[in-house]
Amino acid sequence: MLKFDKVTKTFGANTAVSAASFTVDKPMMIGIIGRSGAGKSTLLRILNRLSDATSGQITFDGLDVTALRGAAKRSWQSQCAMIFQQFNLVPRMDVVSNVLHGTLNRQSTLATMFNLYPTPDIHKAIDILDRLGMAAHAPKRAEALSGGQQQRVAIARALMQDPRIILADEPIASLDPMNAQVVMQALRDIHEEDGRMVIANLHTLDTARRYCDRVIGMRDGRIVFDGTPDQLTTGVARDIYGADDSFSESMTSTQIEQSAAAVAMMEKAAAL
Ligand SMILES: Nc1ncnc2c1ncn2[C@@H]1O[C@H](COP(=O)(O)OP(=O)(O)OP(=O)(O)O)[C@@H](O)[C@H]1O
Repeated sequence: MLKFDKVTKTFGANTAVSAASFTVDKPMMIGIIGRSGAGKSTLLRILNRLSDATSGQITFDGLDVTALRGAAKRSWQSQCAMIFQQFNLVPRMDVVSNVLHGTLNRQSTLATMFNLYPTPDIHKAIDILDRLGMAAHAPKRAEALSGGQQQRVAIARALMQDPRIILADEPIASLDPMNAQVVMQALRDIHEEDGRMVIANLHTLDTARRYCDRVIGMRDGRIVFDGTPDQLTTGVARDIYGADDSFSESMTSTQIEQSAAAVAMMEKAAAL
């Protein structure tokens, strides 16, 4: 399905991604972990074609992603939607318009300027927001929402494109543990219910273990681990992070307490 074949990206003398190879045979949820500067963001950006590989090839269902140009490249970018740590919403615009922005590549400039979206698209946007527990916020300005709510709007905007793959670059790095859990569960649900592939760069090991089917560990641009959460032992994690014996998983972890109170708060937040 998805194949990375010796993908390399250099910036001058610096190799951000070094001969990365892996294959994904079916839609799954993949976490990419590694210390800051390991090459995680660059890997996602090359897949989405926000950045061009220096060498190597990426294919998806036989399509040579690395060779796409013009309209074919734009079409791929909507098949491969990306969400970011900072949400990248238009703060003063209402939630539903932000979500409808996900259809930008299908709208004329004039229609976009005047927020003239087809009624079926508006219904679709509301349905997607509803699925993410956000329909009641549709008329509010994006800037009035909490970080976790904004990230769910960003996910809704990505879903408007009906993507095959969702790429999430540190999607929970700016969120408190409770909101982090809501957002990760939303991504997991999207994978399980829609069969979409989700690839997320994650700072915390416990999040990767808890939500992902497969974990890829990067160090200095190279893939140094590729396996299941069970195979990700503390020793392996220590290698990925280049840490010594004093390494403790809590260094990369924001353990989310699954207390009844936290779950109740989460459900309340989703209902608001
Ligand atoms: N546009 C760029 N120009 C020059 N160097 C870059 C550029 N983007 C990334 N790099 C370098 O490539 C390397 C990998 O960066 P990247 O952002 O992919 O790492 P990362 O694992 O995502 O880190 P973080 O967790 O801090 O986001 C780093 O050394 C970084 O400085």
